[in-house]
Amino acid sequence: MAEPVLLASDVTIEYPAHSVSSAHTAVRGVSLRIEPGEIVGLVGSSGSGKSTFGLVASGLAGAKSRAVSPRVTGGDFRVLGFDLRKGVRGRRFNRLTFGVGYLPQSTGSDFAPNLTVAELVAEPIFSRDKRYNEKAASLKVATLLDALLLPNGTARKLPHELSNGQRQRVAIARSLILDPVFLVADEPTAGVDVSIRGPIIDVIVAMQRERGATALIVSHDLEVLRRSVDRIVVLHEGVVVGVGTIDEVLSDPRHPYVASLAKTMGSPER
Ligand SMILES: Nc1ncnc2c1ncn2[C@@H]1O[C@H](COP(=O)(O)OP(=O)(O)OP(=O)(O)O)[C@@H](O)[C@H]1O
Repeated sequence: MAEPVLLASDVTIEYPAHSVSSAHTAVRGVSLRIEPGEIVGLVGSSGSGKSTFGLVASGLAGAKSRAVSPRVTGGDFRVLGFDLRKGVRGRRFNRLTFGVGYLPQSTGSDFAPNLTVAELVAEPIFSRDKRYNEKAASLKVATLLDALLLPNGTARKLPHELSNGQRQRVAIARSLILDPVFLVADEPTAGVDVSIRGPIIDVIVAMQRERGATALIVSHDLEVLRRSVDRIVVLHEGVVVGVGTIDEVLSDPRHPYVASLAKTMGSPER
């Protein structure tokens, strides 16, 4: 059997104490196995630990630019075979982050204001390989922007010339440009018009599936995940309260939070 892309066994994740805040445990006793090629949705209410889990799963939690990084303090957490509890540094860190694409929440608002969309999307390619063929990069960028339903001419625009939803789609393109083996997308359709949320998730999923790649899609909105994920994991106050296909989870609402989800979603599709 192939090695899982993500293997979490009884994982606890903590934010260390900082300035006036005491230490905070955001995720407790989470066990999860994601196989190659699986598309998994991570669902839960605000503050349930979804973003924390996603950030740690991306391997970027310890990256220097973050003031307060969540840390794996219990259990065993491996992504692409790398031991995240022990920490991944140097060349191994580069290998891990080459394999994992990470789309943080509301990332479109942090773009460098003076770079065009084409430059922003291609940046991850050139920051790894300065001599990468420019034509090939432009073609890749154009294909992605088109797939994400962005209008012609978007590539030449600056971020401030786009709507929030368009910027978010540019961020999605950027997270996919290196063909990640494992994509962690945190609320990828935040700010995107309701009418195209489903299609945008479909594009992300189709791109990963085409390559037999894997994804963990964080969303508080089960409806947008409904048609495209293989399984969901439901978090509530840092604990897993449901796991399985959407129908399996909703038809067995033992936990009150899952019961409330089932209510808002209506009866499972058969
Ligand atoms: N930098 C931080 N320092 C301390 N605690 C934090 C920090 N960031 C998040 N938390 C806490 O960790 C818990 C989980 O937060 P997290 O952002 O992972 O939840 P979430 O499910 O993604 O919520 P949302 O849907 O609102 O983004 C919350 O109680 C939150 O207050």
